[in-house]
Amino acid sequence: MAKIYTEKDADLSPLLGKKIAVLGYGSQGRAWALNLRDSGMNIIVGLERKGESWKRAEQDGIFPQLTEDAVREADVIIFLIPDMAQRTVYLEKVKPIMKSGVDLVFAHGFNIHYKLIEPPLTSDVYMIAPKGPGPTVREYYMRGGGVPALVAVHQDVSGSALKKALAIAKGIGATRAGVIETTFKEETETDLIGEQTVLVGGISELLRAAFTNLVELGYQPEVSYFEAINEMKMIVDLIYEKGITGMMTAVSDTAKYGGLTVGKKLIDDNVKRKMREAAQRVRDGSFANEWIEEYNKGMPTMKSMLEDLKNSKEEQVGAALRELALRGKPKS
Ligand SMILES: NC(=O)c1ccc[n+]([C@@H]2O[C@H](COP(=O)([O-])OP(=O)(O)OC[C@H]3O[C@@H](n4cnc5c(N)ncnc54)[C@H](O)[C@@H]3O)[C@@H](O)[C@H]2O)c1
Ligand SMILES: CC(C)(O)[C@@H](O)C(=O)O
Ligand SMILES: [Mg+2]
Ligand SMILES: [Mg+2]
Repeated sequence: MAKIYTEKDADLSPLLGKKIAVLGYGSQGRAWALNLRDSGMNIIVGLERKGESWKRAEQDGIFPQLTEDAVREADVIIFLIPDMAQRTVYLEKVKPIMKSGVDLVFAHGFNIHYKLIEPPLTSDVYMIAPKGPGPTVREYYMRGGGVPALVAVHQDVSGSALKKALAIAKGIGATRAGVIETTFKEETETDLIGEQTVLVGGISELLRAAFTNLVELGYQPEVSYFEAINEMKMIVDLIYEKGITGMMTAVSDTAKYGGLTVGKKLIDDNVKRKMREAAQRVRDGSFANEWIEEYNKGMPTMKSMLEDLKNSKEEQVGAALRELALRGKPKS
């Protein structure tokens, strides 16, 4: 049974009074900075330049500093900039400037697991990896809840790395939802496999294929969008609240029978074999190497695929329907 920590297991005190530098003010950076601040922790935000993130932080009442200035003062440094940017920032703006014995903290294990960052042996190195998108980390915290997370310790010089990781987990609201102890290896591999095969990759392409199938059969695109894409939120909300069996109780017997039998035919051994291949490429480092190479070329494949997605029929129909769909959305 996994070790799961909740509110009663965590305490802010190991980090109270410590200067915590949050590097980055994007998806997770904004959520962590605001949640940690609202939990009473002493945070500073470090950014590369006075761009969009800088403005956004100021609008939130946070006065950022340049990365090197934030790093100079920090007892704890949290990397909340894109995975591919972390190595350069670490080598150029963190390592030469940071105090000896500073804690290095991550929200995902990529750079440590694939050895892009090799931290000094004098630092505690630990991770709190939220199992949800950054804006949701902020939204759930504001509502009194939290997004669950994983914690892992890579180096424990002080002997209290886990306690400090749990303090941050509590500060961002994760212990309200449950925090599971893991390793950098397990977090990195499961996170990448999950986002590729289901959360980001699998689900998007399943929805798009279902939409295209309906449109090609001659059904109205708007009807196809509601059926294949828009309703997914309501089905996933039911799964989130009540499990897959609970969701089944909310749909008709006709949907249950058709879904159970046809679903198995669609997600067959061939799909499972391809999921296993994707997992293997994460586990043997081929995906990491491919992504590093793509990033170093300026991300041409990712940019062109995002452009194709943006221009797709389903996205255009969705945008046109969004206003209408939002009108039906509950206010809170
Ligand atoms: N996005 C998520 O919901 C999510 C969930 C779990 C874990 N994580 C992890 O959290 C970390 C941060 O991811 P994110 O998606 O929040 O990042 P992001 O893409 O939202 O980060 C944007 C921030 O990084 C800064 N930035 C962008 N490029 C930079 C560069 N080259 N050098 C320095 N700063 C740069 C931007 O100014 C901005 O403040 C990653 O390790 C990621 O794997 C993200
Ligand atoms: C939000 C996700 C997909 O779970 C995260 O892992 C990410 O990389 O953004
Ligand atoms: Mg991820
Ligand atoms: Mg994830």
